[in-house]
Amino acid sequence: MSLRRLKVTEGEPASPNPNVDGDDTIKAKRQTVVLGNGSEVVFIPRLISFDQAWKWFDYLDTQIAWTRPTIRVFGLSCLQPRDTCYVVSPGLPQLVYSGYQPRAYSWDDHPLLKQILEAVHKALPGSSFNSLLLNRYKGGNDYVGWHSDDEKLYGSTPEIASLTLGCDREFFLKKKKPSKTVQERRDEQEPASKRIKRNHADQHSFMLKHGSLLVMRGYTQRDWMHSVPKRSKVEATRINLTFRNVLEEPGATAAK
Ligand SMILES: O=C(O)CCC(=O)C(=O)O
Ligand SMILES: [Fe+2]
Repeated sequence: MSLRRLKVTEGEPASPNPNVDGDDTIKAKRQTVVLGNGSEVVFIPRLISFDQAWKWFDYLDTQIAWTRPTIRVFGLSCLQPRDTCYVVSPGLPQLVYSGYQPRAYSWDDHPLLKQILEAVHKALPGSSFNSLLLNRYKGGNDYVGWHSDDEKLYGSTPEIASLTLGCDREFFLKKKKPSKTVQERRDEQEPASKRIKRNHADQHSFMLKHGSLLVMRGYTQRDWMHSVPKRSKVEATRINLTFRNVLEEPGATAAK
């Protein structure tokens, strides 16, 4: 069997890769998953080229001031099961979650983060983010449990764009249990043989690969929860960057 090789002639300019857009991003295929009732997820499995994504990973792994804070869950203090760091534009309300107020770093502390933000803005025309919560999962024991990012400072329909660098991890979405609708209560009164099957998917999973971007939109934080569960066989590190937009406090003047 003969192997076909690409012939590269010395001195000739490398032919531009039609799939690469600028330095960092790939003109990537995207999938939109309509979750219903005004919620949707957009998934771009390969936004950032493989090599670029590893360069970013190496920088962030070594240069970010990672911390593993103590948080409160169901009234108990525990160590957050992943490292974190928070970056936000000046003059915006403080983020507090699980009883923890992260120290707010500036975008100027890491010019690379501004470059990554630019790549994300370019991939999502019309979207705008001013804060970034970074997570570092140092192996399969690190995780994020079921939650929604429904803090008031993001408003009622926050958009959250989540970039993965490093090890692949599974990401799950599950619908919050609504109080039963009138129709559902009626359905329950029907004998089983007459019940209409309403088959709305209320769980979704995505394999978040190196260089991928997952975007949650609309009412996803109000109506759905998400998680990255433990995986006993995973040993490698994953870095995740979640870009969010913090709303200004009403009456506050924007810092220029
Ligand atoms: O690591 C991820 O993909 C998700 C992180 C997340 O949900 C969060 O930081 O709120
Ligand atoms: Fe989240």
